[in-house]
Amino acid sequence: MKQKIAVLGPGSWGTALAKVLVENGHDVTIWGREVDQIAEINQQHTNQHYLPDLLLPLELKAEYDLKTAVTGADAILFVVPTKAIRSVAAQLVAVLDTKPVIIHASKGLEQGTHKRISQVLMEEIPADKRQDVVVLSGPSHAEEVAVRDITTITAASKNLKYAEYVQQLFMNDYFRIYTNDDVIGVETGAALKNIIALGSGAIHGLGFGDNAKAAIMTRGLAEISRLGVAMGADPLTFIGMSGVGDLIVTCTSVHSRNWRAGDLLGRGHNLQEVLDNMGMIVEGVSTTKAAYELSQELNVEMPITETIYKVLYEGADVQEAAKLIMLRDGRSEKEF
Ligand SMILES: NC(=O)c1ccc[n+]([C@@H]2O[C@H](COP(=O)([O-])OP(=O)(O)OC[C@H]3O[C@@H](n4cnc5c(N)ncnc54)[C@H](O)[C@@H]3O)[C@@H](O)[C@H]2O)c1
Ligand SMILES: O=P(O)(O)OC[C@H](O)CO
Repeated sequence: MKQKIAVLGPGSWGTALAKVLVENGHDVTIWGREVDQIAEINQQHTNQHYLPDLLLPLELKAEYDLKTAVTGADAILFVVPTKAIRSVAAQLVAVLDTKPVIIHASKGLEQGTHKRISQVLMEEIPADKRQDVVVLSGPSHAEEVAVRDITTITAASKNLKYAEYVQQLFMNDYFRIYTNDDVIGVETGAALKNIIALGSGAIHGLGFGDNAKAAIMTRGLAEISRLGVAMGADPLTFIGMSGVGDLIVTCTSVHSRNWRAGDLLGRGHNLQEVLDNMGMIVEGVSTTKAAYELSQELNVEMPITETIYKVLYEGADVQEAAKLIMLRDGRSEKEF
């Protein structure tokens, strides 16, 4: 059934997901705060900064007034960076006129509180103003989804009925959605893989080979699972789309902003230069801080995250850091 959907965040991923929804026959409005960008989407049917050379469907509407964008919405999809989730949710509550399903496709942990995004959304949007919150995550570069390349991801909610609703909204012959009821596992896998992608990029930038890349992904998955389980996740979720699936795609692709940022760090650029160069959100940088602090709080060993934290926030030399992590005491692979 045709649904009215508001997409909050006209960046790379919000635009690609909005395109999928329009192609599936839904009535879609994308909301953003930059007047010029909104005009470009409505008039040129492009979003050149975020998805260069892509012609967007003529039916996709863009709007900079939030109230107009969300009026009558059956579902509202958040795709702003993690740091903006709480403030955008608060703005939304003030203008909501329906009780929509809330979906988010962002990947990170809130700074300071270390909360997952669905927790922030549930805190900001009272239960009487929304249905359940559904998390959308998995191996999916916006650039590939935008050109209808085959992609599979997961929709997760506590009440599976809502994950199934989201599955129906997005499914088509190039975009396949699995459901899951492990919201914690899906959100922690999504957030933490970006840290490992920074490390994987750095290893490439430093000139190491495929053995090193396999090592960081495998041991990265071990520490993602350790922290995720300590936060309440089902360990099986980490071998699914939002776990190992997303880890592989982010650690091996030049499309990944996190991988590219790590690559530049490995080549000797400093963090500020790297972020200035990117012009888009690199979630792994702030997630590294939140995850490192959380690992200290929960007493979970995360040597890769700790190493990347030291490079990003304490000025550790990236080459030296790679050496030190290899010289840690030996341990069994079976220790969890
Ligand atoms: N790009 C991808 O392929 C991809 C895939 C899956 C998930 N994600 C996740 O989706 C989220 C968004 O990523 P993206 O790639 O679209 O980022 P982006 O940098 O391409 O775009 C972010 C958008 O959010 C807007 N924005 C930033 N701060 C805002 C604020 N305070 N209020 C309102 N709007 C604000 C920006 O103007 C921009 O339109 C991230 O959490 C990312 O990890 C991205
Ligand atoms: O470009 P990145 O590094 O934010 O990664 C994009 C997606 O999360 C991949 O699934």
